Amino acid sequence: MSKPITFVTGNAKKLEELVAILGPTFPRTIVSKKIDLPELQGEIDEIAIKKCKEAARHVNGPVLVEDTSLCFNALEGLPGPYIKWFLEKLKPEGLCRLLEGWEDKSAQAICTFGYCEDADAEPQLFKGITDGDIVSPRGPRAFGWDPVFQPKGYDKTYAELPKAEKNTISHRYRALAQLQQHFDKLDKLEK
Ligand SMILES: O=P(O)(O)OP(=O)(O)OP(=O)(O)OC[C@H]1O[C@@H](n2cnc3c(O)ncnc32)[C@H](O)[C@@H]1O
Ligand SMILES: [Mg+2]
Repeated sequence: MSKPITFVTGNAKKLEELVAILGPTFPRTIVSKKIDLPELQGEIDEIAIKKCKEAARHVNGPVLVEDTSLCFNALEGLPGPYIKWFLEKLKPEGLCRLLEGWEDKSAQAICTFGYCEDADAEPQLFKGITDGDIVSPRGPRAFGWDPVFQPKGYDKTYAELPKAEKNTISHRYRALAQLQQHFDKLDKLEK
């Protein structure tokens, strides 16, 4: 029997989506631990690796973390991993206004999970990207920048889409599909 995996996050919405997306068939037990890990700087992968190592120092056993970026193509990928602070200060309206002078409103939502077996192991990354456009805020303000992100091919923002639909196209869904594949493979090998 494998040890449970501890998902370390300070964000209850991320946890809620992870549970809904993975469903009951995921081959490992996932428990959660609320820790506000440091908001690190650097490139996306580097942040996820450091965040995972930091989380592993708090947990005895396998650990999972996730870092989310919102990258505006006109701004060479910014705010990227710093979206949390941009959102906090500018609110959804301000995020949309950032692109006022630009014709290109396209953006990528990027979710990077980091997993490591213990504090000595090198973290493995699982990434998911969803392309979309930054629009004037529409829909409920329940989760972060959902009201300004309209996925490509949709006329609704993440916030306007039913939760179950967001969870079949989102950056988080795509990253978790990679994670799921990895653990399904391990599970088969162990049997
Ligand atoms: O403890 P952690 O897991 O780091 O949780 P966090 O809230 O600090 O999250 P991040 O550091 O990854 O920063 C990402 C920001 O983007 C927001 N966010 C993450 N996923 C989102 C999603 O699917 N839709 C909308 N906003 C999202 C989140 O609320 C943060 O403001
Ligand atoms: Mg964070």
